[in-house]
Amino acid sequence: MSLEKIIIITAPSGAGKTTIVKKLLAEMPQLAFSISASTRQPRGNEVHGKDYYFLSTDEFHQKIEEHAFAEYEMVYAGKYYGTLKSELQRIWDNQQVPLVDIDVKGALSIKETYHQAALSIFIEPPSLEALRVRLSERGTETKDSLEERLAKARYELSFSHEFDEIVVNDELEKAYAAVKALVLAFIG
Ligand SMILES: Nc1ncnc2c1ncn2[C@@H]1O[C@H](COP(=O)(O)OP(=O)(O)OP(=O)(O)O)[C@@H](O)[C@H]1O
Ligand SMILES: Nc1nc2c(ncn2[C@@H]2O[C@H](COP(=O)(O)O)[C@@H](O)[C@H]2O)c(=O)[nH]1
Repeated sequence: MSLEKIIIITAPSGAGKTTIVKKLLAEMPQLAFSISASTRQPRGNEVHGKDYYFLSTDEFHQKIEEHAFAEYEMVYAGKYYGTLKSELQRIWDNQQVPLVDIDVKGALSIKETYHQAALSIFIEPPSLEALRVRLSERGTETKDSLEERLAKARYELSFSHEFDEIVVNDELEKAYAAVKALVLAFIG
């Protein structure tokens, strides 16, 4: 039986993975965004069932007990994030390849599970200073949450070599072209 393919995009917060993922999804109908479950609050225009499945902590715990997650982590400030097995299956049933945009620990875990059928790409920022500027300019973080994300980024960067490919996101268009070429080669 051939294994279903999966593409894992990971990076420290602010490196630009979501920006790259959105560009891929806009150009490649063979791919579908794997919508994660999360217990964090929706931001701005975020929509339940499109950006995330926003769950209460009790609902998330229930799904942990049901073994509903392919992976899950408490990523920031006591907030859970997880990839639902049912979400991956929904995408495979639709004859598409899931694009999973998740944190580094979750990515290592899902890569372990699906390793024969996975392409994993680590998006590396040009520097920690660039991360700080990007997160500040994105305007989504408080002073504390920005420092939390930067502290975690220092640790996460040490795992870059665990992934199949590393793409430095300095100039966005160059990084996007590199990721797109890897994805096209993988999905054939
Ligand atoms: N190459 C780049 N140069 C400058 N700014 C960039 C570049 N790539 C992305 N950005 C900007 O940096 C900010 C962070 O990008 P993005 O939200 O895609 O990061 P992320 O890795 O998905 O973060 P998170 O894990 O927090 O969701 C955004 O405002 C985005 O527009
Ligand atoms: N381990 C997982 N990490 C996930 C998942 N979905 C998203 N994420 C990562 O969480 C952080 C924060 O996201 P934000 O939307 O609050 O900025 C970011 O690194 C995401 O990639 C998941 O299902 N599992």
